[in-house]
Amino acid sequence: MQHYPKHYCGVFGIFGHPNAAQLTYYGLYALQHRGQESAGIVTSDNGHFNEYKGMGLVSQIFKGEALSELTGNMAIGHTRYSTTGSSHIRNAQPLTGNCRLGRIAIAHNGNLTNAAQVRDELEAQGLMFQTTVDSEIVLNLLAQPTLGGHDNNLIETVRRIEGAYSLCILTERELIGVRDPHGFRPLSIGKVDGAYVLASETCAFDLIHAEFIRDVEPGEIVVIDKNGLRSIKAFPEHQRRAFCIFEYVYFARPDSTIADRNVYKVRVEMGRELAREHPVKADLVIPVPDSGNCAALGYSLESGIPFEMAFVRNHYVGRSFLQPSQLIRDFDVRVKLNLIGNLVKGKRVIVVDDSIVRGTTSKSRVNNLKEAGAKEVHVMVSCPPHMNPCVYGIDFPDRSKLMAANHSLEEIRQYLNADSLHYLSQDGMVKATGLPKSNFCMACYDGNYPVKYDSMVDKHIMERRVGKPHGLGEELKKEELQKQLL
Ligand SMILES: O=P(O)(O)OC[C@H]1O[C@H](OP(=O)(O)OP(=O)(O)O)[C@H](O)[C@@H]1O
Ligand SMILES: NC(=O)CC[C@H](N)C(=O)O
Ligand code: SF4
Repeated sequence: MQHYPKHYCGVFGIFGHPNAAQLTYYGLYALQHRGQESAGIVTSDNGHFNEYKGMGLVSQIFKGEALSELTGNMAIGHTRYSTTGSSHIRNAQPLTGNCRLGRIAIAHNGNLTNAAQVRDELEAQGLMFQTTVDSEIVLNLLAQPTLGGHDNNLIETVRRIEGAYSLCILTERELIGVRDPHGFRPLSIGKVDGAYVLASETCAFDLIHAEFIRDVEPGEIVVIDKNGLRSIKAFPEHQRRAFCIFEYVYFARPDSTIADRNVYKVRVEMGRELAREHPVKADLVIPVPDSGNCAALGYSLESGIPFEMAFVRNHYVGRSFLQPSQLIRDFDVRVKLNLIGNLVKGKRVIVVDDSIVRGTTSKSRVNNLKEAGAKEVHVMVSCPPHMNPCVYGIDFPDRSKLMAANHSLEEIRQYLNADSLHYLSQDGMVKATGLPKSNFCMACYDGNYPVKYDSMVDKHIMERRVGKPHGLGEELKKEELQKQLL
């Protein structure tokens, strides 16, 4: 009964602002939905680095004096959900190092598919690693001597790594933004008070009153220093675009704009498509908050069936899938939403959620509705069935735990105890974005993986390789403790 997939991280960077740490703090606040395990900020004060990292939420970590000690007008920050390397303070980002270039810090969103292999190669050369995170290989690659100077160093580094990466890198004099050549993860450029800002999502710009300039292009490196911003094309040959379509479905905040498409509008359109593909006679459309809200609105607008917010959310529970423990996720599902029973009593109800992964949430919601006396419950899902795991930064369960990969539509309907069950089609999902299918990664739906990966590699590969599962051991101990508490 584990809840949703684990997810990716949020990255933020700012160059040339007197309140760099404070603005990074607010930026991370806006990106909290991308990772709730740990967070950190590193600033550069005339080449002197200051850093502060902790486990938990941004607001819990940066209390008291923590921010005021982060002096300097350049900063990067990170909110983490672990995908390679356990959830442990030693793996919290940004990661920092000293090398021939001086101090460097990096913040990474994504997952590197060749991390274990590159780490093997670097270790064979005698290099040491401090963490079990895939991202640390980027630090070590940047430190490698290369011919051809600074830009070449960056280019050679990104050409060695494969998979998904949106990076913010801080050196003593620069802020650098990098996006992998497929563009799996978002990364945007903004400006506030003349200072450049980088962020995973544009919602972070709104909070700090930064103006959106443009997205970092797939395969682009932007170097920001006292002379302004310059762009390096690290991959001259055109690579297949593979933006994660699941960002539009679930992950990004609805108030963000990615590739010129507002996420809210795309989700409403997904709901409209769902209504066109699967018209059902009913009295009410209700969302599973929060991720189902926009699609449910779209379904209601398209079908003309009234919309009601019958589930009320407890705001003190975050995104349930972001909890590292299975038991806590399960408990979160129960505590998170409460049904206003008399709204649905005797009614035919359409309940809309953005996705079903293991079915925990949907089953629990259908039960709530039936117990409250709903006459019929029709479950609508605003994306296609999840058939495959993700290796690009979303820790989806392996195939054996994905509901749709192991059961027919009818079996799932019966398991949920729903009167009918409908998913948005792959074409409908793409159509709702208004962008061509060739722009997207849809591997978890269609099995077409844009970058090859080793199916034997998993989140704890680095811990097993070093033989001392420092983080893993503690994660397991924590789960044990939670079991006793519940
Ligand atoms: O089939 P399952 O394994 O239960 O997973 C699917 C559910 O998990 C997510 O909600 P979550 O609570 O993580 O996020 P939200 O607060 O943004 O809705 C998602 O929106 C679905 O409701
Ligand atoms: N979710 C992410 O983007 C994680 C980044 C990196 N792979 C980590 O585990 O820290
Ligand atoms: S596999 Fe799915 S979740 Fe992973 S990057 Fe591709 S679309 Fe996104």
